[in-house]
Formats: sequence, C-alpha cells, structure tokens
Amino acid sequence: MEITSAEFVISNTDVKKCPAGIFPEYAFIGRSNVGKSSLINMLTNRKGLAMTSATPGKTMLINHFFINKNWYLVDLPGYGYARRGQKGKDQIRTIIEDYILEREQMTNLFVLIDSRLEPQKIDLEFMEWLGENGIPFSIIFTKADKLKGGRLKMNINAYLRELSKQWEELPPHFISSSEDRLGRTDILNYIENINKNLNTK
Ligand SMILES: Nc1nc2c(ncn2[C@@H]2O[C@H](COP(=O)(O)OP(=O)(O)OP(=O)(O)O)[C@@H](O)[C@H]2O)c(=O)[nH]1
Ligand SMILES: [Mg+2]
Repeated sequence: MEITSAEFVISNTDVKKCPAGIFPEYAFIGRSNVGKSSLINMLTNRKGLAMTSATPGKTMLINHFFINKNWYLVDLPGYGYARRGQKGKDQIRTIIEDYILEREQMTNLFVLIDSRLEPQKIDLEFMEWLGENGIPFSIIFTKADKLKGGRLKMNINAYLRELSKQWEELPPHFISSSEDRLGRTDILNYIENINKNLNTK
C-alpha cells in the first residue's frame, strides 16, 4: 500500500473526544521507549509526524493520524515507565485501558515488544489482559537492527515459546526496524488486507 497522505488530527486524554466517524484505526501500544512513535513515522515515511525521544515517557496522549483519508494510525502512551510515579502511571493506565476497551473504531492493536529483551512479565500480563477482554491484537518485535540475525531469531523464538504457554493460537507477528525500515511492507499489507475485508462486509 502506498501512503499518499498522513495528517496529524488531534491529541486527547479522553477516548470520548477522539475523532467521530467510522474510519478503522490501528493503534500502537507497548512499554515506554519500545519505538511506537518511531514506527509510525517509518510506516508513513514522515520523520517528524509522531514525536519521538530517547527518554521514555515521551508520548503522553492518544494521538490520531489520518492516513490516505480513510483510516487512522493511533500513537498511544507507553506503559511501565517507573519514573512517572504512581499517580502518573495510574493516569496513563486509565487513558490506555479506556481507549482499548471503549474505542469501537479500533480494529487492531499492535503490541510492540523490544526484540532485544527476554519475555517481560509486564508485556505477557498485558497481552493476557487483552485476551481476557477479547481485543484483537498482533505483535511487532522492534529494534531488530540492534541485534545480529542469529540472536534476533533466538529471542523471537523464545518469546513465541513463552506465548504459546498462554495461547493456543499465536497472534500474527512482525519484525521491524525503524532505522532500517524493516517490516514496513508486511505491516502495511496486513493493514490493507484488514481494511479491504471491512469494506466488503
Ligand atoms: N536502533 C533503533 N532505535 C530505535 C528504533 N525505534 C525506536 N528507536 C529509538 O528508541 C527511542 C524511543 O523511540 P520512540 O519511538 O520515541 O518510543 P515510544 O515507544 O514512542 O516511547 P514513549 O512515547 O516514551 O512511550 C528513540 O531514541 C528512538 O530513536 C529502531 O527500530 N531501531
Ligand atoms: Mg511515543
């Protein structure tokens, strides 16, 4: 799929104020600093569209980007950033949970996982929560450029093994690097296919 237009629309803390209309949307979630905003910039080919930072906790709001004038990419705040303090963490948690549970336009959630790390409890618990609530999601392993091929494969296999203890059927997964533009075609094709199926229903 070609990205012909990508426009920032609105930032929100409240799911009720997100854009009206029935356009499907694809949201990105994961621990702070995992690379959600960078991935949105990579997918859209627009460097400064979503704000990124080497310091965790950059994205604090629900950000809507209108793509090709018929679907949205949504950048969400990261979870698990300890330095926010309990109150800050609770606020972010509420924003994320309300969005995920209440946003009917949310067609698929991409859960981003840092490919360098061994399976993290916080991510596994988060995906378990998604399952309990019947939220459709896929996994994107990020920052693949930081690892050599063998190590990358090993880490991803270890993750999938851990997930298969939790899930009978594994969710679709992708491998990405926003530095090397890895995964772009696969992720955009995946979105395009879902959009097509929605249109034929
Ligand atoms: N090498 C490499 N660095 C990356 C990649 N993706 C993101 N980064 C870096 O990781 C840091 C965090 O990236 P962001 O995209 O801001 O992460 P985020 O998940 O949006 O973080 P929060 O908004 O704080 O939750 C930045 O310094 C990015 O340059 C990648 O694919 N490869
Ligand atoms: Mg961000």
